[in-house]
Amino acid sequence: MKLGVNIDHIATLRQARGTVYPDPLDAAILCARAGAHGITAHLREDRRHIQDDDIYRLKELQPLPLNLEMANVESIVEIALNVKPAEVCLVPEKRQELTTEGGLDVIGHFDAIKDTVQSLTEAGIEVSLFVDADEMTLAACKDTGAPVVELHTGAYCNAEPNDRAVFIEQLIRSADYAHGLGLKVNAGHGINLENLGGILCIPHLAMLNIGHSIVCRAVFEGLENAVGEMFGAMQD
Ligand SMILES: CC(=O)[C@@H](O)[C@H](O)COP(=O)(O)O
Ligand SMILES: NCC(=O)COP(=O)(O)O
Repeated sequence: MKLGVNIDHIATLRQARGTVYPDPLDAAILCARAGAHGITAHLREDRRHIQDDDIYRLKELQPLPLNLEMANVESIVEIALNVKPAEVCLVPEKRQELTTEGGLDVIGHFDAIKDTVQSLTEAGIEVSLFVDADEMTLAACKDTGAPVVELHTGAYCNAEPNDRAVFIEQLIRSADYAHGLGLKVNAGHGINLENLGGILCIPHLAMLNIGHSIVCRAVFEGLENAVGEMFGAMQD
């Protein structure tokens, strides 16, 4: 199983004071040195952390394959078509949210998502849909033509340890179902060293995208160590 590191919150530190440091690009280089397989960066409409320039520089420098997380909005789709990252992950966005709260409403926005999947795919970009663990939604993902889904693990990760069983069972069922549809299955959101054990019970996972907890550990241990620690724990 591969590890993708989400470097959004390196940029959160930078945006807190409007300085030029810490630079997400330096973080990406350190993640590459630590053995990560990819970089995820979420270009939100409100630009609260990752900026357009970060995306262009990450693509130009290419320390690792770039997974551009983004809402399905025209202005951001245009940037994606311009940058041509290795992967795009379509995520929902709400202005007032603290972080991504739920999965993409693929059924409710099917035609718009299918159109964007087609245009990004034609540009040579691998498209992933960030969705809740729900079989009807996963079937709709398949019908959009997207080859990848990323299961939203937030409900499991944010639950009290004693309440997690129902969520992990749902994730296991969904991963099995998505794999059966021929979809590549990733997972992410809220994963940390404490809750990783349950995530490792999910079958068919190609990649975990982990950011906030790694960046938090990096504050005390350094980013290379935090990435290496997480990747090591994923092998257990
Ligand atoms: C989609 C996902 O679960 C995370 O990458 C999320 O995008 C983090 O978003 P913020 O960086 O805005 O907290
Ligand atoms: N898509 C999940 C991701 O990129 C990282 O989410 P988090 O670990 O920052 O919650």
